[in-house]
Amino acid sequence: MQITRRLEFDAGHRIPHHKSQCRHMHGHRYAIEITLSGAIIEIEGISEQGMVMDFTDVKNIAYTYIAGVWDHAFLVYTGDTQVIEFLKTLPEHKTVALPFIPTAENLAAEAFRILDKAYQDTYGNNLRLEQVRLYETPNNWADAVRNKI
Ligand SMILES: Nc1nc2c(c(=O)[nH]1)N=C([C@H](O)[C@H](O)COP(=O)(O)OP(=O)(O)OP(=O)(O)O)CN2
Ligand SMILES: [Zn+2]
Repeated sequence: MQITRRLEFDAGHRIPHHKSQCRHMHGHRYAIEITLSGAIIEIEGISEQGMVMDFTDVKNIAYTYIAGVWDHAFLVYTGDTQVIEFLKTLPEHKTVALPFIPTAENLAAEAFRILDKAYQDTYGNNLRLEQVRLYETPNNWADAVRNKI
């Protein structure tokens, strides 16, 4: 069985060497969809009976590790020194410096790496992260799929 939870967050970024307008600093309403697989929990009388994982718990983990960290941040490549230096001049600015260019593909892969460690198989139902889908816009998204990143 697979389940998917979607969260949304706002963040700024730029693609420093982009051939067109994405080299400018701009923002997106990102969405992240987390897909987990596992057996349906059959333990009688527990809150999670009948679920793969409680959607609320899926959300809370994704928020703690990704959506809350990236929300209202500027996501910047550590090699983008001009923007890094500029952001340092802004007091208490929420900046997330990343060792890769913040494309949808790289952000999806990074979210998968982080979340793969965060979701634990608490009930022995073989709970496992299968996919992270990262929407940069409603029309553009990247899928980080287990064993295909
Ligand atoms: N493979 C990728 N291509 C592009 C990425 C990316 O992450 N991966 N990112 C961008 C830009 O960040 C840009 O913000 C997206 O621009 P655009 O394609 O113009 O997206 P829109 O949805 O706004 O375009 P519409 O034509 O208005 O739908 C570029 N490429
Ligand atoms: Zn963009």
